[in-house]
Amino acid sequence: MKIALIGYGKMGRMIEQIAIVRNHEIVCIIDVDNRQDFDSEAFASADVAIEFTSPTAAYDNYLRAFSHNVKVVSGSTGWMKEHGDDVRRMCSEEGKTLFWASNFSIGVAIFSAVNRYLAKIMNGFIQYDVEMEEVHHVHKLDAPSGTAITLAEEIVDGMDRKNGWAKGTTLEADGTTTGSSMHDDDKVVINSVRRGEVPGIHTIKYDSGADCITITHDAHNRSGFALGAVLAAEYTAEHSGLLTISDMFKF
Ligand SMILES: NC(=O)C1=CN([C@@H]2O[C@H](COP(=O)(O)OP(=O)(O)OC[C@H]3O[C@@H](n4cnc5c(N)ncnc54)[C@H](OP(=O)(O)O)[C@@H]3O)[C@@H](O)[C@H]2O)C=CC1
Ligand SMILES: O=C(O)C1=N[C@H](C(=O)O)C[C@H](O)C1
Repeated sequence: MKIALIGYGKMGRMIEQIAIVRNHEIVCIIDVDNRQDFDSEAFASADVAIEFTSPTAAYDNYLRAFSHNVKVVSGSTGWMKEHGDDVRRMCSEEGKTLFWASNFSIGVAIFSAVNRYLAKIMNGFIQYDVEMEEVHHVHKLDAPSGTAITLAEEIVDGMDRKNGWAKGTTLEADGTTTGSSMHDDDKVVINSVRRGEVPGIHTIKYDSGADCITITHDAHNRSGFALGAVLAAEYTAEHSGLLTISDMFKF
């Protein structure tokens, strides 16, 4: 398969290595300083573009790829609130294809299944309250993480006493804390920590007066995200519309 890369940072470079091992051809690499290559023949020849850039760049990159009829797989986070409705419309009504996931790793797909199951159990046990913590490297631009938001939305779907999520505190690398820990009881609070080069840790904690139950996903490195993105590109070459991880991994 012919793959174009949009964004050639930590993820773009790792995806390139895995794609080559899986016998794909990288036909075009677009980064900040060669965006004119969106209009190249090489880009238009791609079966799928894999996009990992930033919260502010992602949406425009989708538009550029769609204008050349190139399908997109994207893991960029932090753009959904502003552009989610537009992207859903383009995929459902205008024939565009985007595979988006806040987290491409099989480990997080499994963790998400456990999360959904646990939330349904906890719906019957009102003595437990739930909160979440995500820990990421200091370069991360968005908080809370996209994965934490997805996991919180799953909890809201499963628990009648929660109707949304709220951004809690962020502990920065320099030790300062921003945000507030005071939120309505009907919100799933997500606290963030920015520390060193942590690839990504997500912890969900159910606490009662008697005890505490926690589940954690701890990424050792970015290889799981990158492999998942290449598998998603293989899936996307054969499918259309707005796609996500639950379309690809069914359990
Ligand atoms: N869904 C998932 O599984 C995962 C999602 N992510 C998300 O993916 C995104 C990227 O992560 P990561 O690779 O670690 O970040 P990096 O900062 O390492 O890489 C991003 C790259 O995109 C480039 N870039 C920025 N703006 C543009 C633009 N307008 N056009 C083309 N290239 C651009 C950057 O260039 P420059 O450095 O010059 O600005 C940089 O090379 C983040 O939003 C992150 O949250 C990350 C890991 C897993
Ligand atoms: O920025 C990152 O690094 C990551 N971003 C994604 C997110 O926001 O959830 C996925 C992963 O946690 C790494």
